Amino acid sequence: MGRRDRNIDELYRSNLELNARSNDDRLSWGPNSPEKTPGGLLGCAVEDVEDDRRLLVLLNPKSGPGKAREIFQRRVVPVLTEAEIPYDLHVTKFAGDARQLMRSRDLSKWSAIVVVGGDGLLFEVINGMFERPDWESALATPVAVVPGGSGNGLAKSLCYYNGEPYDQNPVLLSSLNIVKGQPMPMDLARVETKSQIMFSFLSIGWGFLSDIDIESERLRAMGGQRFTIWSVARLIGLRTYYGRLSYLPVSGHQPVMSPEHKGSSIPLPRSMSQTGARINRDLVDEGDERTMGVFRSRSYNEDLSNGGSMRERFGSVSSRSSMGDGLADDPDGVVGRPRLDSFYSVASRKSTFYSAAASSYLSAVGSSLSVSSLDADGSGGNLPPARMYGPASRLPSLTQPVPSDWKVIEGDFVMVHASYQSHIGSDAFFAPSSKLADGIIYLLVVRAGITRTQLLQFLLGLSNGTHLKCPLAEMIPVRAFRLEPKVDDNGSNSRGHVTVDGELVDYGPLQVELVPSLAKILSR
Ligand SMILES: Nc1ncnc2c1ncn2[C@@H]1O[C@H](COP(=O)(O)OP(=O)(O)OP(=O)(O)O)[C@@H](O)[C@H]1O
Repeated sequence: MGRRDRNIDELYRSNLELNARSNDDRLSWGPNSPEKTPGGLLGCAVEDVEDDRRLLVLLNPKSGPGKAREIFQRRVVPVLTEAEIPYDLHVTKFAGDARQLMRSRDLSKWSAIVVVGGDGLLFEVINGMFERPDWESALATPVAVVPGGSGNGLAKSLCYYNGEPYDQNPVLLSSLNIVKGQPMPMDLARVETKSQIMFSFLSIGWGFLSDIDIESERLRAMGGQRFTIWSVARLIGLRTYYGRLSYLPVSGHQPVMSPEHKGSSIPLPRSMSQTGARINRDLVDEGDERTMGVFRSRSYNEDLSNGGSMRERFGSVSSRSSMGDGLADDPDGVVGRPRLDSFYSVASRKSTFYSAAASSYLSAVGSSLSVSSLDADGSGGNLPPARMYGPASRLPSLTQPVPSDWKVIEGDFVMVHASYQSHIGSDAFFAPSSKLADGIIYLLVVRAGITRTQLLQFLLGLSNGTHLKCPLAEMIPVRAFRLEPKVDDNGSNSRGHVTVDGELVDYGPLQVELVPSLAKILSR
C-alpha cells in the first residue's frame, strides 16, 4: 500500500472516529479547502504515482436541501486532493443540463463521471449517455455517486452491497468509492412508455410510494424528511388505482409474501374490457393472438444468459421520433424490434441549451480547467437532435399482447413498485436480496384491501426490510413487466403518479425489461 493509500485510509478511520465523538458536525474536516491545502489534506508529501485518472463532476446545486456545493467543497474535494485525482466540475444550471452535457461531450477525456446530487441527476447522466450514437462506449465510462439529494437510493445501496455503515458518513464512503473503487457492472432497466424510451438504474413506481415522492416535492427544502411527512398525508387519504400488471417471473424464484397473505383472499380480478378501460385496446382486440408473439420469454431468458457484446446480445436501435420516420436506423442492422415511437421535442431541447461556459468550476491542485475543455466554442448551439439509442427491446411492443407464459393480474392496486437495487431511498430498504448486477427486477405489489394500519406497518418496515411481513404486500422477482394503469376517459390520471427513478413520467402503460450489467459504477 502506497503512502497515498495509507493517507486515504487514515482519513477514513479518523473521520469515523470523529463521527463517533460528535454527531453534530459530520462535515468537520477542519479548516481544509483545496486552496488551503495545496499539499494534500493531511499536509503530507505524496509520492508520484502513475495515475491518469481525471473525473467529470456534475453537481446539482438544487438537489435535496440544496447542500450539494457545500458537501462537495468541504468533504469530497479534500479526498480527491489527497488522492491527487484531478477533476472538472460542472454545476448544473437547469433540469436537463447534465443530460445535454453527457450527450454532447467527448467522454474519453474522463475516467469516470461523478454525480453530486440525487438519483434524479444520475438518471439524467445515464439517459444522456443513451442519446449518443456511441452509447456503448459512453457506457464504458463508469459513473459514481456522492449523495446530496433527498432519496439517495443508489448511494445507500452501494454501501449495503459493500457492508459499509452508510449512516455514519455517506459522503466519505462515496468519496472512497471514487478514489479506490473499481468499475463494477450494474443492471439497468429499459423502460418504454407510449411516447418515451428511457433507462433506469433504480426504480419504477405506480401509486402510493410514487405519489409520496412526487407530491412531497413542495417540501423539498426539508430533505429526506419530506417523505415521512407526506407518507402520513397519503395514509390518511389512501387511494387505490385500477389497472393490469403482467410480468415474466424469474424461474426458480418464489414470490415473497407474509404468511397472512398466503392464506388471504385477494379480490377477484375484473375484466378490463368490461370496465370500458382504454388501456391497450389492441390487446383486447387481438384476443388470443398473444401466443403468436415471437418474443417468447424463453428466448428472453436465453438472451440474458448469453455472453458477447451488448450489440451482439441485443442489437442496437435508435429512436428517431421527432423526425417522424419511425424506423430503426442502426447501420449495423437491428436484431430486436424496431422502435416506432419517439419523443423529446428537438426544438425545446435546443432552446434550453446552456453552455457549460456559464458554469463555475473548482479544481483540485494542478487540475485547473479551462472553460474551453468543456465547451469548445462556448455556444453549444449545434447539438444534433436528441434521439434515444441503446439495446433494442426483446419484448412485444406495448400495443401487442404479452407472451402467453407471462402472469397477469388485474384489479385495484394501492401500489406497484419495482427496483433493481436494495434501497430506493436512504431509509427505504426495498429489496434486501437485490444485487448490483443480478439480472432481477424486484416487483412489489400491494393490492387494494390493505388497511391503513397494515400500510403503516409496511411503511415502518420499509426502513429495515421487514415490510414484506405486511399482509397483501407481495415481492415478485421478475425479468420484465408491463403496467397498464387505467386512464380515465378524459385522459386524466385519477390523481396517481408513475415514476421512473423518482422522475415523473406520463400516466399510462409502460413496459420494463432488465438489461443485465449494462452500465458501470465505481464501487469497492
Ligand atoms: N440547476 C438545476 N436547477 C433545477 N433543477 C435541476 C438542476 N440541476 C438538475 N436539476 C433537476 O433536479 C432534479 C432533482 O435532482 P436530484 O436528483 O439531484 O435531487 P433530489 O431529487 O433531491 O434527490 P433524489 O433524486 O435522490 O430524491 C433532477 O430531475 C434534475 O434534472
